Amino acid sequence: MPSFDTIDTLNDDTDAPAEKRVLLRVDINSPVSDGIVQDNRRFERHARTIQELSNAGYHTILLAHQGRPGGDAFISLEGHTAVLEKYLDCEVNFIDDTHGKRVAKAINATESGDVLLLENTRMCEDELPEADPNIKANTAFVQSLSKHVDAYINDAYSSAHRSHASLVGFPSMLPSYAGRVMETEYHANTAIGQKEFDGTVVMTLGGTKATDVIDVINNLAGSVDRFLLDGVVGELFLRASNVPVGFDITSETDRYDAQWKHNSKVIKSILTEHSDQITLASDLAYNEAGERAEIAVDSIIEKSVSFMDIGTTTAESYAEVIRDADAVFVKGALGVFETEAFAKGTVRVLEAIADSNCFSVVGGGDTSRAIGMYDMNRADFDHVSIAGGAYIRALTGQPLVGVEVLKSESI
Ligand SMILES: Nc1ncnc2c1ncn2[C@@H]1O[C@H](COP(=O)(O)OP(=O)(O)OP(=O)(O)O)[C@@H](O)[C@H]1O
Ligand SMILES: O=C(O)[C@H](O)COP(=O)(O)O
Repeated sequence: MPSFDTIDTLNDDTDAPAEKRVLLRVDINSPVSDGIVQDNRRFERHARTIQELSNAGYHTILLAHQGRPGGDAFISLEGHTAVLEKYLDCEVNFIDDTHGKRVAKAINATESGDVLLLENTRMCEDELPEADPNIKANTAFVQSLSKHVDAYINDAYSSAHRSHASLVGFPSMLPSYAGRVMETEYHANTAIGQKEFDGTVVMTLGGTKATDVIDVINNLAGSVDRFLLDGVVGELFLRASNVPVGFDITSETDRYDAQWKHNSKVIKSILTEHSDQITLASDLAYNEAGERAEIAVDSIIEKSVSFMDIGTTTAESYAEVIRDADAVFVKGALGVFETEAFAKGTVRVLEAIADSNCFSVVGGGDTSRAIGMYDMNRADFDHVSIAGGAYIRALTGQPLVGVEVLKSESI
């Protein structure tokens, strides 16, 4: 399988970094509150790549997007400079445009070690919509920026599923490399299909998106020994086993029913085909007058409450499976962990992973947050992904166009 060149190759290829300008695509797309960007792990992770390049003497020109046009999070990147600087030993300069004469002048004025952030790429009309990499390479944005830099580095693994100009246009124009975040995320998130594990490989699957989980099971049933399920999705699997759960009785927009309608047949066939690999909850937790209450699945005889977490017995049995595993992959939360009373299942499973010597990858934008929220130590996991959509695509075996163009230009 062809791979991509990395910053190590860039360093080998480069005689005088202090004279070289590199275009670095990062993904610092983050939550925005009252128009202000909020710090999150993406800043800290990409800052390490930026610092490495700056320390080596490169002039680093940063490209990134924020939000989607029309959305509240679609803001300028000017405020992102201060957040990045929290993690860097150098200043981050900013210019409020993506290409053109002013940008060229600003890039040409940079000195060795400087970092310059360009405006939100999605404010440039050439960035969107998705199109073939060759079409994106021919845009004014890519053509003009390419003239003022010596190399392109893509560090934005978490956006690599998007065929946007800043992600796929440059590799055919410039020597191109994968950044450190791209490298780490790619190898960890594809490890499940590529690494050899001696013992049991376990995957916990939860969250709210049934189609994601179905695609993951279909893609990875040959590599994963045990799938431990819950969350909204796990309840739909219980419903397919004729347990009266997997309904949202408190809400008018029933997300369970819509997903059930589309997926019930395939869930039933997956349960039949992979019954020896799939484990469902044996007890569940719910809200009773503001308190956590639990019930054994066997005792649920009618649709009466909305379930919010796995019960204690399930949490302990999942923890035991994890204790004996050689590798554990996490996708989606096992309960509504944002509410402390219903965090037990998600936290117990993460703690069991942290306590064991297994190889572990925790992914999913939402689920990864539980580690910080409940004071667990990221260092106890081999990899905590900062990717959402790209992570699920990797688990479902779909290629990421931003990675593919890096690979093909490296051959
Ligand atoms: N029983 C449940 N009822 C309702 N919500 C649940 C339940 N169990 C888990 N969740 C919710 O699932 C969410 C995480 O699921 P999601 O499908 O978004 O997965 P993710 O992989 O972490 O994130 P993303 O796909 O957005 O990167 C959590 O916010 C949690 O509150
Ligand atoms: O947060 C993400 O998943 C990436 O930044 C991609 O953003 P998008 O879903 O708006 O393309």
